[in-house]
Amino acid sequence: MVIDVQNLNLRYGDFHAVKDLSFHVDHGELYALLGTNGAGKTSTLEIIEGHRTPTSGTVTVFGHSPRDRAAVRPRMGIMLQESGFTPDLTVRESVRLIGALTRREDTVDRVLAIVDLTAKAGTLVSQLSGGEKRRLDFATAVWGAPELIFLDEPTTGLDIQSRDALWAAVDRLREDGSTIVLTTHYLEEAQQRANRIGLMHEGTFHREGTVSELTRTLPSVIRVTVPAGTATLPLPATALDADRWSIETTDLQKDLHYLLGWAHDNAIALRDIEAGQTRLDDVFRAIGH
Ligand SMILES: Nc1ncnc2c1ncn2[C@@H]1O[C@H](COP(=O)(O)OP(=O)(O)OP(=O)(O)O)[C@@H](O)[C@H]1O
Repeated sequence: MVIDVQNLNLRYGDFHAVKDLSFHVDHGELYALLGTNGAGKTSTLEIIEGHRTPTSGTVTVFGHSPRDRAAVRPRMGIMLQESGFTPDLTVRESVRLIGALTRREDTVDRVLAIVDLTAKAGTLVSQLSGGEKRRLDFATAVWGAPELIFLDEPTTGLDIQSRDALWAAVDRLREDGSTIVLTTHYLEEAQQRANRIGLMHEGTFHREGTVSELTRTLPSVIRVTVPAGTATLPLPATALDADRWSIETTDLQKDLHYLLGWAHDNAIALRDIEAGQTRLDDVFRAIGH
């Protein structure tokens, strides 16, 4: 086990931001901490990273307290939402500085190549684009291939090519054995890559488990657009707009077959048919209902 969190509580004055939270992250896992705004994700991560002291509860990282920086810090790489690099250093100088701080072995050229900033090595940080800055932030997670990597909304502001490149680099780190803790508001990224997800809401887990554990308790959904003037559908449906309907089903294959048969028999041309398992976005939408 790499991270173990037991009955974690954090209060900011009267406000109870993290409520009795328990979870663990195993070696080699990609664990995604997801949630609504203000759910307590950043607060939880700050405690695990050793930046904040909990009100109560225990947290261990590699079996040590996160406050034991000498034992823990050299083994972790943290990509924050805002790294705050000095604007008047060059990219090369910034990466060298990252390296000196981590105390891990690596070379500036290797890291620049992975984060795709070789061509910008001599550019001042203040002159980088938003996406380039984000890739420079990523260098902190790459330098020396740390055993434990925190990625806090890593792809925000990245174009699709940079996003793919970042995930390819993360995949290589995982092949080399790194454990990853991810936060993101891009649910598809989590759905595709996470081994397990902790879905936070108001300081505690709304749900926790694998993607299929999170989604299988909710019904599947069929969405169709019908020709204007179609009187009724043969299954209970909710109107999405004038001619578009959503049908929830616990037996997708049977109900889809029934719906298509009905359309055929009545010569009704259904359009934009979508049918599938519940996605993570639907689990999110169900929060609080
Ligand atoms: N220093 C602080 N003092 C008081 N309240 C705080 C402090 N930091 C965070 N909070 C509150 O604690 C709650 C949890 O904040 P946190 O940043 O951990 O949420 P989050 O899940 O990371 O949210 P988001 O997805 O919006 O980034 C929020 O309601 C926030 O307003």
